[in-house]
Amino acid sequence: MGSVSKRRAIQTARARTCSNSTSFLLTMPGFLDDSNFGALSCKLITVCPNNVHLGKSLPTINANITLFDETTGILKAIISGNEITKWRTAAASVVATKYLTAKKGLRVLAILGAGAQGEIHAVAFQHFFNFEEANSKRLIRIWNHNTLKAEKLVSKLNQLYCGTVFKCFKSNEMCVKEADVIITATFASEPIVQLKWLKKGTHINAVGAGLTHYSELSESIYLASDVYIDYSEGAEAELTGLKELGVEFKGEIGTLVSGGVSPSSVNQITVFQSLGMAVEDCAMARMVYDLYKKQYRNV
Ligand SMILES: NC(=O)C1=CN([C@@H]2O[C@H](COP(=O)(O)OP(=O)(O)OC[C@H]3O[C@@H](n4cnc5c(N)ncnc54)[C@H](OP(=O)(O)O)[C@@H]3O)[C@@H](O)[C@H]2O)C=CC1
Ligand SMILES: O=C(O)C1=NCCCC1
Repeated sequence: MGSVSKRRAIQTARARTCSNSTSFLLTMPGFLDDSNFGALSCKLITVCPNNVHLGKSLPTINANITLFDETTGILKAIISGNEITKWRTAAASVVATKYLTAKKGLRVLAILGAGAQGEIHAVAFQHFFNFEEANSKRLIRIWNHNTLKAEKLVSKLNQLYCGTVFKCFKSNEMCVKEADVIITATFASEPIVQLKWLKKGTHINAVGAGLTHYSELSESIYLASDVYIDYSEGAEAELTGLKELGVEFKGEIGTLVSGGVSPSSVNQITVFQSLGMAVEDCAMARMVYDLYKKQYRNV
């Protein structure tokens, strides 16, 4: 994120190719200029929300990353990108939350969405933060529009992470009530969070992005919030609806991290509108490639 804001990373606005009314392919080229973490890569990722209805347990998001030699341009590897996409997206939300809640006490975390991103965010946030509701152990709330899916995820997480209690909520409104941090990670095309449900100073990581784009939060939330983004070029290209609404972006998270933008006041509602960055995939692909070489080829 810091490299992006210091312009040591190149990622042109990604291309979006629709294959039908709900599905699309994103082409995400990126170059990160760093001898330890840098790489030249292109992630190809399909987003097919209807896969859930095919009954074959197919992921809705499927990614592969092509990694190239920066000097010769020769293809070095094609790396499966599903796990990378999950982890790097949750990592970006962790960083945004760390910097946007630095002066706030965090008690209540609400996650809306119990799919791949909902799950990885729960895992990452229980690891990095200490959400603790009054008179309770560490607690993370989870809601999904299909409650059964949230119940299954909650039961799985409660078995895996005994230091935290995961609790299923049937109502999205009750789930976000009094929340200090909210994560939205769904394909909702209509808002699932309303401004009047939020308390002062709430921070929201808005992760979901369907074809009708960035629609999980009500317009009034965007208008009332300080909205941060991951990269300006992507935001200009993809968040046209928010721009037309009159939303001014406060800045990139990378700029906030390096002190180039002053943080919002504690009572201000903040939104990190996560688009996803090609260079995050680039850095992860390089790391995976280096580990593979070390472990299996001893180089
Ligand atoms: N910002 C970024 O970098 C990234 C963003 N994403 C976005 O994050 C979102 C989640 O992705 P992922 O977890 O991989 O996908 P999954 O298919 O694994 O999960 C999607 C979740 O959204 C729920 N959902 C589907 N339709 C609706 C609806 N109309 N209203 C409310 N909830 C709904 C699903 O519930 P059910 O299955 O019960 O219908 C499920 O819990 C997507 O929008 C995706 O595009 C993904 C990767 C990176
Ligand atoms: O950056 C990504 O990866 C994605 N962004 C939005 C849609 C799904 C994948």
